[in-house]
Amino acid sequence: MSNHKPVVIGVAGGTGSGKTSITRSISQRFADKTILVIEQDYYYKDQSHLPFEERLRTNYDHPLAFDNDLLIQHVNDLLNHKSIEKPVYDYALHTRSNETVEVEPKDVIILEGILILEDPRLLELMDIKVFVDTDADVRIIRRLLRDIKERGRTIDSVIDQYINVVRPMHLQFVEPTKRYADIIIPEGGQNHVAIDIMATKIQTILNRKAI
Ligand SMILES: Nc1ncnc2c1ncn2[C@@H]1O[C@H](COP(=O)(O)OP(=O)(O)O)[C@@H](O)[C@H]1O
Ligand SMILES: Nc1ccn([C@@H]2O[C@H](COP(=O)(O)O)[C@@H](O)[C@H]2O)c(=O)n1
Repeated sequence: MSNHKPVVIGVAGGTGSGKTSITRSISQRFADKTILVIEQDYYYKDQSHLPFEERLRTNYDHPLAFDNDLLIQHVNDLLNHKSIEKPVYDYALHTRSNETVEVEPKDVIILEGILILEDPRLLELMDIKVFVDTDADVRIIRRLLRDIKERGRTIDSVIDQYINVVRPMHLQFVEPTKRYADIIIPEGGQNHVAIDIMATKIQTILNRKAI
């Protein structure tokens, strides 16, 4: 990577809005060593000391569920060209794994998560803030399919969690962060125009830094 300070981009949006898909599409436009993606989900507070039944009762859509202190420490380390030990998260067990992954700094750091624009300390570190804005009906359908296929959930558990926790928390904490976004992207994953615009903007910043 170059000697310049990395560019930090925040990508927020409700569950199932397409944050991961859009971030992946942007990253794929660049060489492997250019973009580092940090998922806020991997920074859920460690719950390995709690019994599984108790972990099921955690509110994973509240700002206090995240260990943002650690996330901020890691972003600052990366900005200072230091490697980090990124946590690994297990959605089926509802806690961090014992393992971590050593991650080296790259020129562009994308921070992605439902509440990534909620903490003013994180906003301060970002050069570009994005909110992926997808209708709630589309988001719940996507989440239902994904959580059953990839996160070890049942139809009943996803619906119950959505109605009782995810939806109210989205309205209270996620949706209001849209006001901090520089760019609002409708529909996420397949919005090729928005992906092109983001990739062009990132390339422009990288070119400027290379001079
Ligand atoms: N435009 C799209 N059309 C159809 N499915 C999509 C689209 N965007 C995302 N998905 C799917 O919806 C689910 C949630 O998308 P994801 O990118 O993981 O959203 P988020 O990270 O915001 O929760 C994933 O299974 C993904 O493959
Ligand atoms: N143990 C967990 C941890 C998180 N969640 C849910 O994940 C959602 C955020 O991830 P997205 O990829 O959908 O943005 C969030 O809404 C949490 O409810 C979970 O169910 N279990």
